[in-house]
Amino acid sequence: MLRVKNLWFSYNGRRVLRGVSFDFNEGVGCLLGPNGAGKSTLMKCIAGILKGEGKVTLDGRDVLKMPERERAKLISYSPQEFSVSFPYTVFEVVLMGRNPYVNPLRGPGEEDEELAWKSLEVLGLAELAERPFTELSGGQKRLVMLARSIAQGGRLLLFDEPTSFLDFRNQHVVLSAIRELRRGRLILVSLHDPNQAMAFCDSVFLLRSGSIFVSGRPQKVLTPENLSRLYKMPVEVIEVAGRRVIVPGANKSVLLQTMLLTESVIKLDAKSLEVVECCSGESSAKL
Ligand SMILES: Nc1ncnc2c1ncn2[C@@H]1O[C@H](COP(=O)(O)OP(=O)(O)OP(=O)(O)O)[C@@H](O)[C@H]1O
Repeated sequence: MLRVKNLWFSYNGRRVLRGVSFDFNEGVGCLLGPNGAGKSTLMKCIAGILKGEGKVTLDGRDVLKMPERERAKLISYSPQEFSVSFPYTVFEVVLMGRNPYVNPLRGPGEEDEELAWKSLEVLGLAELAERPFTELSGGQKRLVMLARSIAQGGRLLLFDEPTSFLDFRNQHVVLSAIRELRRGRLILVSLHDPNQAMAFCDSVFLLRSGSIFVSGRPQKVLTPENLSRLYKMPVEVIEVAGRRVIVPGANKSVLLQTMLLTESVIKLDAKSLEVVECCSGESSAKL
C-alpha cells in the first residue's frame, strides 16, 4: 500500500501541497485536478525528486528516507517533460531504465536488454529501436519514455500525464498497456480527462488547491457535483449506450448546484427570465 500522510511542499515559499493525505492500495489510481493543482509536484515528492515535508510509505517502508538507488528499484517515475540532448538510440534510452539494477563496472546484462526489448514491444515500438531519440516526434518520445518506465519496473509506477501529445489511438494503447502492468503493482497516473479516469482507473483522487478533497472508486467520485467543484464549471454525467460519459454541463439543475458551489454569475434572458449563461472565473456555459 502507498500511504501519503500530511505532505507539504512549497516552491520558494509558495505553498503548493497543503497536507496531502491518502491511501492507495490496488490497481491503477488517477490524480485528477485542474492545471496548477499540484499533481506533478505531488508525484515528484512521492518519487523523492522533490523533498516535501510529511511521510510517504510504500508497504510500510519509509521511501523518503531510503537511499536513492534503493528507491529507484521500488518506484519508477515517468515525467511530463523530458529532455535528452545526446542522440542516444531509442533502445539505449529504454535500457537506461535498468540503471538502478546495473552494476556500473559491468554495464547492463542480457536480462536487462531482454527487458528493454520486451518493453518496446509492449508498446509497439520495436521498429523505432535504432532511431535517435532526439529525432522522434513528441508523441513517439512519450511512448519511449513509458517503455523506459516499464523496463525499470518496481512496486509503484508513477506516470505524469501519460497521454499528453498522443493521438486518439495511442492514448488508448498507452492506458491499456498501463492497465496491463497493474498485477502486483500500484500505478498512479495523472490525467486531464475524467472519462479516461472512469474507463481505466480503479480509484480516483481529486486534487484541488494542494490537497485531496475526495477519493474513492470512479463511479462514486466522478459525480457532477464533485467535478463541478473541482473544475469550477458545470459538469454533467450522461448515459450513452449504457456508458457513463462526462461532459461540460448545461443542465439547469447542475448549473444551479454549480452556481452555489462556485459563486458563479448568471445571465438571464430579459423576456423569459431563463438562464442563458453561467460564468465562473474564466469559464462560462451557454444554454
Ligand atoms: N519549478 C517550479 N518553481 C516554482 N513554481 C513551480 C514549479 N513547478 C511548478 N510550480 C508551481 O506549482 C504549482 C503546481 O504545479 P504542478 O506542475 O505541480 O501542477 P499540475 O497539477 O501538475 O499542473 P498541470 O496539470 O498544468 O501539469 C503551479 O502553480 C506551478 O506554477
